[in-house]
Amino acid sequence: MNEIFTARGSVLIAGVTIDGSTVDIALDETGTIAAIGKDARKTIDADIVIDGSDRIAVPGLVNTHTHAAMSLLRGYADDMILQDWLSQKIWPLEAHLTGDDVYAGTRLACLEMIKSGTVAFNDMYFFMDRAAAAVDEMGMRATFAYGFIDLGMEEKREAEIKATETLIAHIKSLNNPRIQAAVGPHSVYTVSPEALSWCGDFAKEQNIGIHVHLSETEKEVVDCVAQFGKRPAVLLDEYGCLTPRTVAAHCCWLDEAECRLLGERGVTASHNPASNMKLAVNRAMPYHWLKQYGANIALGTDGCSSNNNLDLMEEMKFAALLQKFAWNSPTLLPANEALTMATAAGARALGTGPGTLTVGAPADIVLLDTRAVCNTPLFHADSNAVYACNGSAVMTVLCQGRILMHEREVPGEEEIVREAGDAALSLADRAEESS
Ligand SMILES: O=c1[nH]cnc2c1ncn2[C@@H]1O[C@H](CO)[C@@H](O)[C@H]1O
Ligand SMILES: [Zn+2]
Repeated sequence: MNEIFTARGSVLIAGVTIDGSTVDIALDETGTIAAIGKDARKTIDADIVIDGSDRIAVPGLVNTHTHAAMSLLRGYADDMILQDWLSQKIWPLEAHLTGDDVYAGTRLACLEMIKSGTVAFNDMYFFMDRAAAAVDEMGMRATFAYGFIDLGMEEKREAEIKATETLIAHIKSLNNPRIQAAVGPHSVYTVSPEALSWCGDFAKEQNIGIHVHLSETEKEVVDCVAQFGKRPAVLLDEYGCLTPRTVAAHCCWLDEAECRLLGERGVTASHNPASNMKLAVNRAMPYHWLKQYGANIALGTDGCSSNNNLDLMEEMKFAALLQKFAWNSPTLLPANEALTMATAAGARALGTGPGTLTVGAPADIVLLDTRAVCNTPLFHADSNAVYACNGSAVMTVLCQGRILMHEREVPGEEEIVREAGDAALSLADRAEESS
């Protein structure tokens, strides 16, 4: 293993390109950006020096909606409609999940995210204490929500409340600034109004965020209106689930008034274009309305069984293309806005800092290869990052100043891949035996 992974102290990224100019980035021992500029190297006596020549520095990417351990379900069931896919394939398999599976799957997901430039993610799943252990080891940041699903059953609601309380107490006890908790009501079609109300109250009481699926399909909206006489975003708002720390995933079928509501409440809309296209939800998130009304608009991959990878570099391109195509506007969602969604907007959503390369910001930094084919020629770095490159252009990744990948090497990669592959096969076997 390269000794750069075990070294500790201040870091100098020497002679790296930011916005077309060559600068140094100096990081202090706490993993904060201490100086950026032509002579930043003079401000510290660096313990670790990273050669920044042939590299562009961008802020670390933030994935605002995923189910990390679903990496184990990659390719398990494709090409189905959402309700069938969940009820016939995904949920029966998930019934056999163990904490060890989630640990192995989350490590695989972290590896994949690190290799494509992601430093932080918003996770909703089960056995989240084990997911948190995986993230702690891998050195990333994450916010964990237990996926609360009561299906209107009182007994189940009690169990889900317990599971949520237990997870949040556990995450708080870790006292790890990289690891946060959120309340995770799955959606308006899987969580009863009583439970939504509890989730809103509990998030407020605990002073934490909310992570929810919102208006993914037309059926969700139609059923919600039929059952409750109001649209999903209005229902969530009534139960206190729309806050400045709420991340609402998908938001495909929001109407204009709901977009205004999200803007007024300061909610983050997490756009997941690859998942939406794959599951053919048949409407793209109304980016223009959400932008007009001031919602925070970020980016997510969704889980690996509806994407089927966690490459946020690719997702930026999907977002820019889907928006243009769906709303018939080639000027909608330009490259620089896609990058902002994947960085600053994501960081704001999860509270992980400004998501920019600025003095005082956490040193969450990604170095892209300027010599890669996708960066040749290099007329506009943002354009290449969004439209030409994918995660394979990412060479080095730092999170809070710690080097998670260098020259595409991540410590322990082989073992992580082997263990996750074994866990996935064994999970599928167990599900097969019981069916
Ligand atoms: O696109 C999706 N829409 C709705 N539910 C999903 C999607 N992807 C994954 N899950 C499901 O959400 C729960 C997370 O706690 C899991 O059951 C997962 O399979
Ligand atoms: Zn999801």
